[in-house]
Amino acid sequence: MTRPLLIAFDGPAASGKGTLASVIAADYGLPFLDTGLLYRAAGHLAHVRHIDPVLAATLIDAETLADEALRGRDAGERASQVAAIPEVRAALFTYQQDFANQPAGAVLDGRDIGTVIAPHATVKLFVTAAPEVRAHRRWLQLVKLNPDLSEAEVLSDIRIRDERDSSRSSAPLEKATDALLLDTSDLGIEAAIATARSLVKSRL
Ligand SMILES: Nc1ncnc2c1ncn2[C@@H]1O[C@H](COP(=O)(O)OP(=O)(O)OP(=O)(O)O)[C@@H](O)[C@H]1O
Ligand SMILES: Nc1ccn([C@@H]2O[C@H](COP(=O)(O)O)[C@@H](O)[C@H]2O)c(=O)n1
Repeated sequence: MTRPLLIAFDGPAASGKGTLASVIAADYGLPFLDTGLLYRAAGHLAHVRHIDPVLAATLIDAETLADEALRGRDAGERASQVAAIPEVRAALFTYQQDFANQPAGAVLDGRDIGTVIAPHATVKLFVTAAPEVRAHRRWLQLVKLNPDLSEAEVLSDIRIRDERDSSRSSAPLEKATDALLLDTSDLGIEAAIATARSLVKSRL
């Protein structure tokens, strides 16, 4: 019997992995999970309810995940802080693994999908881009909500988050040895999608 198609996208903030993952999910008719949203929700809930982040991770539901505040700059920073706590990762593990292993197959994007959540994935892509390029993309998104935000501030956030995500002891951001590398620094969205499509095809 053939195994369900499972595709893992990992990479640093604003590299474009979510954009690519959602397109590939639509191409193959697969359910898609943005796992970063879970960490954003845990960090945000812990902050607004003044509760332990581990408890917050157990309280995430559809309503929490729909909160627009999760898209903001503070939510990204808080997510990265709580994501370094092994007990928070453990609290979110089963939900992600169940999503990955559903009979319909799945696409997930995050930091540890190819290494920890779905090391058995059919295809793994590690999507990256230069920090300055990622900062520009993220700034274009965030400046709509906060016109005073400078690109330099976003670049500083990105560098701090990269360092924290890559150096934590539990499930750090790293390329799985069998992941295909996709650097989108010099690729517009359409070119990045075309490259992702051909990389996925090459592994099927
Ligand atoms: N190749 C690209 N060229 C230009 N802009 C891009 C490209 N890929 C994505 N973007 C834009 O950059 C922004 C960030 O992309 P996206 O949300 O896919 O990144 P991400 O890696 O999933 O980020 P995060 O980890 O923070 O969720 C979006 O506004 C998206 O439209
Ligand atoms: N699988 C994952 C996904 C995310 N994180 C942490 O959450 C932060 C926010 O993620 P975004 O993808 O929404 O930017 C990120 O910086 C990571 O710290 C994670 O650890 N594992």
